[in-house]
Amino acid sequence: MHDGSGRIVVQNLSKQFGTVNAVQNLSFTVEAGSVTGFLGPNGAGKTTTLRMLLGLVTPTAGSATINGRPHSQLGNPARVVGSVLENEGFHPGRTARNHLRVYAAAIGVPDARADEVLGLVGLGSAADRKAGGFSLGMRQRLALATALLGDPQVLVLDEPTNGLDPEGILWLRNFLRAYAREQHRTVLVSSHLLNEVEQLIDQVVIISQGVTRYNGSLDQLRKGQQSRVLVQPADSAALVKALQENGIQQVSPTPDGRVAVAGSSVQQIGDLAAKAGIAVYGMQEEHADLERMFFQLTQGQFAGAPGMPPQGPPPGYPPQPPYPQGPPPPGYPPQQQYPQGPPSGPQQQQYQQGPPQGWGGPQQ
Ligand SMILES: Nc1ncnc2c1ncn2[C@@H]1O[C@H](COP(=O)(O)OP(=O)(O)OP(=O)(O)O)[C@@H](O)[C@H]1O
Repeated sequence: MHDGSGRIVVQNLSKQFGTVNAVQNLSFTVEAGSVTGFLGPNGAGKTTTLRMLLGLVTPTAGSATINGRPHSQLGNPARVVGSVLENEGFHPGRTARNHLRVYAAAIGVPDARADEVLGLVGLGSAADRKAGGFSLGMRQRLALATALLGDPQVLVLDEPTNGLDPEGILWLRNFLRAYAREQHRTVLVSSHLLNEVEQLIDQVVIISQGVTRYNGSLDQLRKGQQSRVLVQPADSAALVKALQENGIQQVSPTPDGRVAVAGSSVQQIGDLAAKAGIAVYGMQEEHADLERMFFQLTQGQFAGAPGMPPQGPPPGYPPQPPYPQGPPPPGYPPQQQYPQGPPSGPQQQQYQQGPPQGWGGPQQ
């Protein structure tokens, strides 16, 4: 049987579709107890990886396991892993409750579970409505309810924030965090935009061109952000030379005639410029944001692709060092109840501009 850890292990995983290398020798581990973002630009191989993890695509090489087992050896997999993949359809004429009962019967859970999961995702009052009349957000909630039917230890969600309004994202964040942290379960969410899932996740695996670029905590990634100073000198070539002669190596001229310097303070640069007799007309300190880091880590995904803009690192930002994997998992605390339905209270108010849409709950 499986080991019950909730751990996802992807090891030397590759998938080739004809001449396309969708995933190349990808390795990473996801632990229980936190929400992990699985990030990479369009075409990076995220969906293909998730489909291999869920037993829907056969790897060309390597393995993807949950609880130490490939999907095909999980016994009743719906009890171990629930998933929401893109473009999952519902029978438009079937009510939410009936849709869930069909799936409940297929995985051997009692009918009553359909109403339980509808309550968990805040769709209790829409149980008798037909899925064909649901908003995008309600369909997302119904898909999540379907994934929760087997009370799985692991949740895998492909691009869950697609088309969501801020209120829906807030609801999803509270739900997934409680699910992962309070019940020590594993939640893996994919996205091609870091800022879309930044609020949801604690850990992050970043891939590009089918290869892992970063695997660790979001906090650690934030700490790795470097600031740089943009200097406007009278003679940029002379300044670059003077700085380099004084041991400052992360220096590069920018296309607009300035010099970008990383890893040095405004004062240090000013002193060295004065010593070298180079006039400086201005200096500006810039802090790299998380999104810029993401682009740096995933640069080159579309290098050479027709019609795509180049995605190099911003001038003056050094290449990233390799990052360590996250810490080992903590123990396996007792399970608690996770929140039922959308949050209420002042925290939610700031997001409410006009009538709720998307994940904001059933629309009557
Ligand atoms: N069934 C398939 N047959 C042929 N090529 C495929 C197939 N599935 C995926 N690919 C290719 O594999 C590469 C990775 O695709 P994948 O959908 O896994 O990327 P992704 O990171 O999920 O992208 P997105 O963010 O756009 O969803 C792409 O070049 C895609 O065209």
